[in-house]
Amino acid sequence: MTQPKTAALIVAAGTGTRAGGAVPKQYAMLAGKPMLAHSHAALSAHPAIDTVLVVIAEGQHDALHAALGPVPFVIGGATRRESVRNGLEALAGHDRVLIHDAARPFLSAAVIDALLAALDTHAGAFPALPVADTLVRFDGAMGDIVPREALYRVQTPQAFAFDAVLAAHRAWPEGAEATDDAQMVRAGGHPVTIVPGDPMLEKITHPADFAAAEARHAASLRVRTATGYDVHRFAEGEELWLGGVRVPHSKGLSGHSDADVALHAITDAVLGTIGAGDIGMHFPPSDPQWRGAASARFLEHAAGLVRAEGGIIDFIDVTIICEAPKIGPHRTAIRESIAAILQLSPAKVSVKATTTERLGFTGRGEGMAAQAVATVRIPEQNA
Ligand SMILES: Nc1ccn([C@@H]2O[C@H](COP(=O)(O)OP(=O)(O)OP(=O)(O)O)[C@@H](O)[C@H]2O)c(=O)n1
Ligand SMILES: C[C@](O)(CO)[C@H](O)COP(=O)(O)O
Repeated sequence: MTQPKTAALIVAAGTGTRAGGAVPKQYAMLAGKPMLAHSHAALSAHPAIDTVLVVIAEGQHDALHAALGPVPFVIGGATRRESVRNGLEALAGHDRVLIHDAARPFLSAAVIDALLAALDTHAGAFPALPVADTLVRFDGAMGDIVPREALYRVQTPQAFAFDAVLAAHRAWPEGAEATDDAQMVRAGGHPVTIVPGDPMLEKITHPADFAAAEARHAASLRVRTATGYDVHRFAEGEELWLGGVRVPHSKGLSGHSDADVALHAITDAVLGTIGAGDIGMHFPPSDPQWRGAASARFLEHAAGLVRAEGGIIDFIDVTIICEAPKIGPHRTAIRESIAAILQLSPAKVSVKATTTERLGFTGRGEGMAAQAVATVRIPEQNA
């Protein structure tokens, strides 16, 4: 059986008036990256999703590019409904679509899985949270209590059979508004169901919601640590690079790249925190493009992978193992260099050195070794 072709549509064409701020809220920084980048990463990483399309407003191209780089987009309309319609029209040929608010940044793979599973039996599904408070009518004076038993708060993404939601949008009377797409699909006569909502998916609407979202995000992070180890052989006529710093010495280290043993150990430790294999997997020694490469590039790549998972690098500890040269005079420069590569404060990097008391290959001066420990915090769904 062929897999259904699945698209994700992120609506990001609003002005974010209620949230205020210098830029529309979906481009404001949240938990280390523009708000839109969080849900875009979650949807792009999901194995069942083939296409991710963003709907932006006229004039938001630069903000989109700064947030996500070159990604497919279309221009939205004056209302959320019009923005969704424009996106759907551009996605013809898909079987299923998830429609998501950029204003709900923290989307888990579990919610996406539940929505796609619900589409096996329904034309539409959305995450919803039960109402926890007493509900009352108030119109200047207290009115009746509203029974809350069957009331839910509606979230996104909303998942649909593609033809059903496109037909619902095309049939919707111009001028009539609908706050979400599920009500339109239901009005088209299709069964729509709910899956368990997620407090992490709360919508950012008002200025205070940013601080609440930051706190939810911080509380959801889990600590991961991993180690890295590397060895390179000394060779005459090579430069010695340690932690991205050129260290004067009678010999350098040989290797396919610049043989920066410290950065290689740190790169492996950082990759290890997200189970992303090792440096050789990402930059194979058999590939000529890495010959003589500056190892900062490898570490930047590893750090980018952690950030793409919503992770934060908390601390790096590296020990350089050699008889000579003395690392002490270069320690500060190496620490600052590693911190700059990782975009961290130097206080989050520790550089240590030891000899092996003239024992072993490092003791005989045949080569150098480095070992590193990386500590990161990553979102619970990836932990
Ligand atoms: N014309 C519009 C209006 C809204 N949206 C998107 O729809 C989602 C939900 O809308 P809301 O949170 O109300 O955002 P804004 O319309 O931007 O907020 P405000 O009403 O405060 O201006 C957001 O991701 C928003 O960018 C959209 O794509 N096109
Ligand atoms: C679609 C939605 O997120 C469901 O709760 C919500 O209705 C969109 O926000 P708006 O303020 O109604 O535009």
